[in-house]
Amino acid sequence: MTPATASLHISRLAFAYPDGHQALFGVDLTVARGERVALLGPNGAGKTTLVLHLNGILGGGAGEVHIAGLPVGRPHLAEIRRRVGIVFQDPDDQLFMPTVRDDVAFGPAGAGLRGDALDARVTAALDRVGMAGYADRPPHHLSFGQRRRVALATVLVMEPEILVLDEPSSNLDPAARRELADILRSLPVTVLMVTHDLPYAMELCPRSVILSGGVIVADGPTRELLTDAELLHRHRLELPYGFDPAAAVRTVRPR
Ligand SMILES: Nc1ncnc2c1ncn2[C@@H]1O[C@H](COP(=O)(O)OP(=O)(O)OP(=O)(O)O)[C@@H](O)[C@H]1O
Repeated sequence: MTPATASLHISRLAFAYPDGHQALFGVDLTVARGERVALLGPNGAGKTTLVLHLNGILGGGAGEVHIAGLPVGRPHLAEIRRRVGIVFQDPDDQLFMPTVRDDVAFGPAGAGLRGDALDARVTAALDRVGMAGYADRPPHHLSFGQRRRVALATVLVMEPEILVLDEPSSNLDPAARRELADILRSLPVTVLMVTHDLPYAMELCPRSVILSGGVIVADGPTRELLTDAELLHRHRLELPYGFDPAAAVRTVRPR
C-alpha cells in the first residue's frame, strides 16, 4: 500500500506541544480503505494528539499525514476536513442548531449544496443512523444515545473518506451500544476508533493499534492483542472482569 492508495498514511509523525511536552515520537500507521481499526492506549498516550493531526487541527511537527493520497496541510485543509469526519465524545460539541435537520444540513449547505440535493443527503444520513423520524426535533430534546447518532449523521453527511470516533460507546446503555455497533458495522467507510472500551474494540475492529508513550507499541489483529495479558498489563490496558476475548470473538455477529 502506498500513501496514494491508503485511506490513511502516517509517516514518522512527531509532535511537541508549545510548552515543550513531546507527545508523539515518530508514529507510522497505514490504514487501508474500508478497514476498521481501534486506537488503544492508556491516558496520556497521545491518541488525541494523533487524531488532531488527521485533519490539521494540530500541525507543525515532523513527519507526514496523507488522507487518501492528499497531504494534510494548509493548501488542502478544506478538502481534508471534508475527508476526515471526527465524531467527538460529547455530541453537544457538534449539535448547535434548532433542529436535527438543520444540524445535519449545516456542513453540506456550507459546502454549497442546496434544495433537493441537500434534502436527499440529509435524509440519507439520518436514515443511516436510524434517526429519519427525528428531523424536526430539537437536538436537546433527544436522549444522549440519539444525540450521538445525530452527531454521527452530521459527519456522515459529508461523505468522509475516514470516520474517526472518540470513545463512541461512552455513556451508552447496552441497547444503544449494540445499536451503534450495528450502525458502525454497516458503514462503507474506513473507521479509526479511539477507545478504552476493549470489548467494543473487539466487537467492531478486526485490527487494533496500541499507542503508549507517544509510540506505537503493537499493531495487529485485535483478538491477538487482547489475549496478550503481558502486553495489556505493560500498557495499562485492562479487560473488564470476566471478559474473555478468545471466547468473545466467536459471538460477534457476521456482517
Ligand atoms: N495542550 C497541551 N499542551 C501540553 N501538553 C499536552 C497538551 N495536550 C495534551 N498534552 C500532553 O500530551 C500527552 C498526550 O496527550 P493526549 O491527550 O494526546 O493523550 P490521550 O492518549 O488522548 O489520553 P486520554 O486517553 O487521557 O484521552 C499527555 O502527556 C498530555 O498531558
